[in-house]
Amino acid sequence: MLSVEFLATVAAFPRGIARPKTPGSPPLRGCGERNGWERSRGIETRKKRIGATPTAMAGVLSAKEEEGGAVAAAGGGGDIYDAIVIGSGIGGLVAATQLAAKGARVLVLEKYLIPGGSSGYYKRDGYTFDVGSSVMFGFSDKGNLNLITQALAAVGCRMQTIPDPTTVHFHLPSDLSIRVHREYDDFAAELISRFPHEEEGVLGFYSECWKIFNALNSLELKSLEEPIYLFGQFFRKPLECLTLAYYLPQNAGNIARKYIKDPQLLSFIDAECFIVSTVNAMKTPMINASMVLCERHFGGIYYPVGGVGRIPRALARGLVDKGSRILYKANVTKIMLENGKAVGVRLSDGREFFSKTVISNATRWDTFGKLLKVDELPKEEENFQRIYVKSPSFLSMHLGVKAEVLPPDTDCHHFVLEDDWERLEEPYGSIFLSIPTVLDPSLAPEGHHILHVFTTSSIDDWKGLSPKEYEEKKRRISDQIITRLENKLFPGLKSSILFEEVGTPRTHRRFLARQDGTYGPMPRQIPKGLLGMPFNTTSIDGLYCVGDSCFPGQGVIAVAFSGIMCANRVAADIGFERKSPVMDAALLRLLSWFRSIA
Ligand SMILES: NC(=O)c1ccc[n+]([C@@H]2O[C@H](COP(=O)([O-])OP(=O)(O)OC[C@H]3O[C@@H](n4cnc5c(N)ncnc54)[C@H](O)[C@@H]3O)[C@@H](O)[C@H]2O)c1
Ligand SMILES: CC(C)=CCC/C(C)=C/C=C/C(C)=C/C=C/C(C)=C/C=C/C=C(C)/C=C/C=C(C)/C=C/C=C(\C)CCC=C(C)C
Repeated sequence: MLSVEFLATVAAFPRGIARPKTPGSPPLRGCGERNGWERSRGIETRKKRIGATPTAMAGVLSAKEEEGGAVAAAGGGGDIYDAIVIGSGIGGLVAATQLAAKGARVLVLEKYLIPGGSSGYYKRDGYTFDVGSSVMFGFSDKGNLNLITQALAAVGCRMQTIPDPTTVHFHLPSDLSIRVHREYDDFAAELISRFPHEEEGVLGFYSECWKIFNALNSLELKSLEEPIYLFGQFFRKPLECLTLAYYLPQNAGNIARKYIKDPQLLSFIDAECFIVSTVNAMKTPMINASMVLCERHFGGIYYPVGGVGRIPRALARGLVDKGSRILYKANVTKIMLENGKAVGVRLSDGREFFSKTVISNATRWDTFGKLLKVDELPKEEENFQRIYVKSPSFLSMHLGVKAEVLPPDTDCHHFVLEDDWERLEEPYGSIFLSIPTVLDPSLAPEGHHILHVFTTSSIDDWKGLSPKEYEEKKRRISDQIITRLENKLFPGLKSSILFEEVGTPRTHRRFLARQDGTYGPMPRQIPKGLLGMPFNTTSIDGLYCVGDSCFPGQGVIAVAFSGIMCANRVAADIGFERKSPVMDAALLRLLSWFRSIA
């Protein structure tokens, strides 16, 4: 068994790169993670590269080497595992590590070369880029909702983090500028100063969010599909559970309208929700909105030193340290059934692995559309697809820029929608921007910053193009977005860019193995809150889903919760936790009925 331990800080500061100046949590013991290994995501590059040496390959840990360690830890192939997890996104890794921590033998199969999926990273020319967004919830030491801290701790890991003083700086129509400060009172005061006539409305809406958040934060979080846990929580915290049950079918937009009348302020609430769910407040479940709008102040947002990609790497090493196994370049093409029960998987190279349970971290569309060969889509999945569609993907631009282009005290995260609220949800309408080097300068060569710019975009927009047309379109759209940022935030931005890579929905589809590059489900119409969202069990015996197409939806902390729920249900089913078959049957039927009326 591998038990390599060293300080996370050692790996966080590659050669010749400055240390973060911002004070963060004290250096703590990392998980048996070896020195950073680097692989390109193959996202297309244009423009000049900076003159630095290409990706330093010293200390690179090859997938082969990683695999070798993992195989040794698990004692070789040919075994029947307690669980096979398809995919090593945060959802899959949390499910896997939670099970491994309970003593289960788990095999994680990842198609790509490194763990993390959309929480992965790649390195180019001295820059470390986060593949997905860099706003990290769940890293605090407080309460019950610090799910990333808890997931890491379950396998003996802890990461060094840097607190983010501003979750996001909104730049909105009519020059409305609002900073979401770390302290709730500062944020509320700023919002009220912009809408003094809506003081009561602002306080009323956010107080209702806090009521839900406090109820959530008081519970021990496990599987809502596991009756012994669920009834235990009802017994211990009846008021809090009833509060959550009451809000389960509700959306943030309706509740905001109880308190707020000003259309611009309601549009601001839409923008707050759009960040969480890529839809407006009317379509955003109130529980999810409350979780995000309050946890950012209660626990706070932290950035992991060395980049978001260190989280999955730490979890993957923790998994191996617990005696389980992870294989890379392992593309699952089939979930095998025997008498209607999932018993294992087959890879594209013909290898087969067997297990008591199979957990899919691929999206539900991929799981039931590609990996499972059944004549008819199960009713539950039909119901899911009736209520939800695939959310759009993103056009993302990773830029390396000269540091002087950013004004002093620039915030780390920005959301830009210049003139027209109507464009909030349109493709390329709103711009997300993260500058993680504001918090952790070690991610870029000295004197440079990383800008990660992304905006919603649909795969349909990128279909049927010749390679030349594809390149031209990327260049045209990225130029437009850079011009918008130059006009709104950073004059001179264009000429300060030294490095640029642009990814499209096609890039996301290819490298994340997500159908149409989607970032999860989005309700077709106004949903009944979270009621229609499937949990982890499926109608196939022994097959579970985890990740953003399961309750509670998109977001790293959301998929971490889905992983915790999934592991709890699987552990009960394979005998690592108590279970009551009679209560199980009754609860699962009840939950299925709830979903059917959603
Ligand atoms: N700050 C943020 O909020 C932030 C940042 C990054 C990501 N995210 C969120 O993370 C969520 C996604 O997390 P997730 O855990 O659901 O999934 P994921 O897409 O991140 O990971 C899925 C993994 O499964 C692998 N995979 C898929 N099909 C496979 C197959 N057939 N065989 C082997 N491997 C396969 C993929 O390669 C990928 O690594 C997104 O909704 C996004 O919102 C959020
Ligand atoms: C069962 C029955 C019937 C009843 C019962 C009752 C109860 C008890 C209930 C309970 C419930 C619960 C527990 C729930 C839970 C929930 C949760 C946890 C949730 C969570 C969520 C989360 C989320 C959604 C998150 C998200 C996030 C995100 C998405 C983020 C993102 C971010 C970004 C994108 C950033 C931006 C950027 C810039 C601006 C640059």
